[in-house]
Amino acid sequence: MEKGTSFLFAGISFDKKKFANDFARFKDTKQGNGDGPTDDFNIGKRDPEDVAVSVRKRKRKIAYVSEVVEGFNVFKSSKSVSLPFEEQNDQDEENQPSRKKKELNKQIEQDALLRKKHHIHVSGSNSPSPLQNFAELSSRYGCDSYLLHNLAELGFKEPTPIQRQAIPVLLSGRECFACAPTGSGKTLAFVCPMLMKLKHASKDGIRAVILCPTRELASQTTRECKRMAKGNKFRIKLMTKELVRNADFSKLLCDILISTPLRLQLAICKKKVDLSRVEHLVLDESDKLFELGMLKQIDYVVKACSNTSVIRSLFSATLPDFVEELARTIMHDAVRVVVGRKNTASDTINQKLVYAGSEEGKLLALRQSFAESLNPPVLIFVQNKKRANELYEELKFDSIRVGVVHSDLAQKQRENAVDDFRAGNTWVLIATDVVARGLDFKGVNCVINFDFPDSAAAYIHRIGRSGRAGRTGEAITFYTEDDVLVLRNIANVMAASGCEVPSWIMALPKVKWRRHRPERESISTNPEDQEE
Ligand SMILES: Nc1ncnc2c1ncn2[C@@H]1O[C@H](COP(=O)(O)OP(=O)(O)OP(=O)(O)O)[C@@H](O)[C@H]1O
Repeated sequence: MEKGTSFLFAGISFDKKKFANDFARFKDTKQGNGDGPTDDFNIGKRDPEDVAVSVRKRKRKIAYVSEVVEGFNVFKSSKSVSLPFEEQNDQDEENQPSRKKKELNKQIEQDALLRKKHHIHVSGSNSPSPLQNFAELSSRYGCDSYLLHNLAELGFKEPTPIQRQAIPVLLSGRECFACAPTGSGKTLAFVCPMLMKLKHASKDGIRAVILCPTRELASQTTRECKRMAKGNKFRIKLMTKELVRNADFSKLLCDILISTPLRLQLAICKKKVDLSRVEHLVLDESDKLFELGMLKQIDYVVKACSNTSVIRSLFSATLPDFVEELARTIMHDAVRVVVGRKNTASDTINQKLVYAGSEEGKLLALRQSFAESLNPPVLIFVQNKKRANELYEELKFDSIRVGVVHSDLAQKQRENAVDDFRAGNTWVLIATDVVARGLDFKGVNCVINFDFPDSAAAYIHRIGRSGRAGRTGEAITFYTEDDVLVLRNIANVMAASGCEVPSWIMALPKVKWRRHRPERESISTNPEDQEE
């Protein structure tokens, strides 16, 4: 046996070459950060007698606790499970096997009931119990009071379903793959355990990285992180262009770094950033990050986080199969958590399809609906930057306070457009998909898909800017003859979340949906403009 290796493997013949990755994770494991049973792995610091007892207990426990609610293990499973606090039991089950078994069965039953109540589905071995309430962060995991105080200050009384399950998974040192509806509190589900695991600010370098697909989302996540960390001295930094250009990262104090993939890749390439001590890596909006355009950058970052005990987690409201496949290649012993049905829209959004006939018809329908009842704030999505500018020019003169955001604008202009909308200075924001994901516009009453979305996932994320955190919202999608071919795909999403869909649409043939971006006539009610 190799020197310094955990004696959990004593007596086991272990092919280190074949299982090099798995082996490396045990070698320098840092899994116990002082909040529970994971401490058992820090055997160097403990009395050998205590450790031997605790290892005997752990081995027995692993044999008992096995709960795979959804019925299959998605990711590579290992027996090296760090069990949460409450699953440790000091009683000697050899003397009282039936009592022990009964208790375990009762716990499993309770967990299953709680999960059922909140539509939580888990797969992966030994998934920890879901949280009953935020107080359990303290009783089960020894959460610091500053965090509980911040939760209370933000008015968060109960954990949302994804928080109930993903927080214990991450706190127990397991990797996590999570899919939950838009606006259901996924940010807190990864920020809270990250802050708890990191415990204090340190000068050891970057210990956590959160990747987001857009700058706007990265900036919002930084804000959320800081709000949650208030009262602790964590250094939380957003990777900006200036930071990449000017910062001396060897001197920069930073515990948590939030970035888009490209910026972080550039910083790594310039040998400016050392990610070898990263303990937590979050890929937010993971399906977007795993699309072809960003995959290389993600790969680069994942490799740079070379610490063998890094805990990776993936979060999104949509979970296509290809992402699961890719995740399988990088994740280890992960627990998969799905809230509700996979790839459905939030059920607090009332969704409607409106036939607008033609491009001109869309503009007339929009003007008419604004004239009848404009209930701001309203977010309007269009297909591309050109169309965003065209629609902006049209609405600018309608006495509507309107803004526009797309990726051709300077960063400052993008920020201003979003901030103005958030602050109520503009009532209507015209946008491309650059703000379709993750952005938390609290009071958006209505999302209008002026142009049909290019995928079902895009639809779910776009309309998910309304109806957040349990509020109700409305989503209107215009379509023309150009969109009829893919209408059924959106109709399926609508039907799955309980919205009414005309039967003729549900009778349309199912088509495999490739990126739907038809050529569209310019947006204008002025015939001369259209002739140009
Ligand atoms: N436990 C809670 N109770 C009440 N509100 C909460 C709770 N957790 C988070 N929220 C609020 O819910 C809103 C949505 O949260 P968040 O932005 O994390 O959603 P999300 O699931 O990441 O959405 P998306 O898929 O669109 O990115 C935020 O305004 C957040 O402050």
